[in-house]
Amino acid sequence: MTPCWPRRGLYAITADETDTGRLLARVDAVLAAGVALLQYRNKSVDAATRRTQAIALQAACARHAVPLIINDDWRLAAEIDADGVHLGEDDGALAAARAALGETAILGASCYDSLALARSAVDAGASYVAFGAFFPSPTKPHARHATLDLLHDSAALGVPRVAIGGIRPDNGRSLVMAGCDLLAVISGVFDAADPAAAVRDYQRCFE
Ligand SMILES: Cc1ncc(COP(=O)(O)OP(=O)(O)O)c(N)n1
Ligand SMILES: Cc1ncsc1CCOP(=O)(O)O
Ligand SMILES: [Mg+2]
Repeated sequence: MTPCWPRRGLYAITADETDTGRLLARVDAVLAAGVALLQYRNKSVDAATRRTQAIALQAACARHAVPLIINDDWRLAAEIDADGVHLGEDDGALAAARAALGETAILGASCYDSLALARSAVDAGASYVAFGAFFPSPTKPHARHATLDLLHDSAALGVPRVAIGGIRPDNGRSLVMAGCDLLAVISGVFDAADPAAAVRDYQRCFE
């Protein structure tokens, strides 16, 4: 059963990590500090390790009642009965994911810098849409760039809007003020010396 998810707050996304013990320890600290959603994203390991790590994170998320979203792979999400999946333009159709995961699953869609993509994603059943990158991203330096105007212009979409890309505690508030509901962050949380303290810093963007 998908836990009810807060439509506002920090959306933590895991950094590439081969050491499952280290990944779990850091995720546990992040979950305890309080995030709205956790996405498992790992481009650096093989499919078997991804499955093992996803299952381990699922147990941790369940303990903290935080929904677990799987990046890229709706088949893995369906296989382990995760709470949802996040799909980009090369990750398959939202409709196929919805059919496999069911009505209550959380389906996220990357919409980059495009309001048209966001409208199509909502029509196809997306639970939230994500725009970005808003700032230069150390994790994805060549990501497409989105501007604050997009947040102003997308207010009537009817689903939560996520901002991603180079978000720091000192620039996140500008995105929230422009209308975004969730701040999605990788390096600012998972590359921090103290990920729980970093989560608390981001939470101030919503005050
Ligand atoms: C919340 C959120 N927003 C955007 C993305 C990026 O998805 P995608 O464009 O498929 O790129 P990769 O993450 O697969 O490199 C995301 N994962 N999460
Ligand atoms: C996956 C993704 N899509 C656009 S930017 C980005 C990476 C975000 O990571 P960071 O928070 O480290 O900039
Ligand atoms: Mg993807």
